[in-house]
Amino acid sequence: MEDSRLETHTAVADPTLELHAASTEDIHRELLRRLGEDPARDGLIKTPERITKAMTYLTQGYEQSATEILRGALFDVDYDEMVIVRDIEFYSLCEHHMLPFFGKAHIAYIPKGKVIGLSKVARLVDVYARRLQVQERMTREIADAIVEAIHPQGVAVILEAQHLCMMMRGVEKQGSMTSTSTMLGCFRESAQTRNEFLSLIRRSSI
Ligand SMILES: Nc1nc2c(ncn2[C@@H]2O[C@H](COP(=O)(O)OP(=O)(O)OP(=O)(O)O)[C@@H](O)[C@H]2O)c(=O)[nH]1
Ligand SMILES: [Zn+2]
Repeated sequence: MEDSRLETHTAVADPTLELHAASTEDIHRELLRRLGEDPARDGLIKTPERITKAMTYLTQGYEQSATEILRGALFDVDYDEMVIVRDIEFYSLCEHHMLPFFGKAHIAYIPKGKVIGLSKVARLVDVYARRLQVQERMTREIADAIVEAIHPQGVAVILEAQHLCMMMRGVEKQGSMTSTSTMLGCFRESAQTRNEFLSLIRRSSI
């Protein structure tokens, strides 16, 4: 059945001018109206403000710089074995539907003189998760940021996620899990290094 609630109601000569004049809360209030709700009813009065706050939080990555976050915690350490931080949970929004996709990131690198503060590896995931994303790009961006920061011998990033746009709408598949990976340097060149990483992240616990 066709649902026309969110179709454009009035033709505006220059919609961007009109939107600039409105506050973000006004836009959310109008959205509620077009969905068929009464934005003035008790439970919804503060909702436009809440949506603004929630969306600002969920997209805070646009205000953050991976370079700056990593710069604060790079250490010269004589260690050239694999460093793995696995099971880093993340929540992102798909850029097609602005619905959440969420899951875990597993990150490894082999240093070449410098290591990264461990918490910063997790923060790096959030810098890119807290934006409108596709999983493949987010995977690549995390790997590239590590290369840029410490020029290691190699970097591997695997993201495993469930997409609500495939679960609660659209194709409605509840069990599917999407895995994406970026392998750079020695992880790309050496099957043995790659396999070591894969077997270490598959171990269920320490
Ligand atoms: N590759 C990739 N695709 C994604 C990601 N997130 C969402 N998508 C897909 O983006 C596609 C958008 O396809 P469209 O046909 O334009 O959108 P749609 O009509 O809403 O598609 P359905 O979800 O099949 O109903 C869908 O296949 C989504 O599953 C992602 O992170 N990576
Ligand atoms: Zn989507």
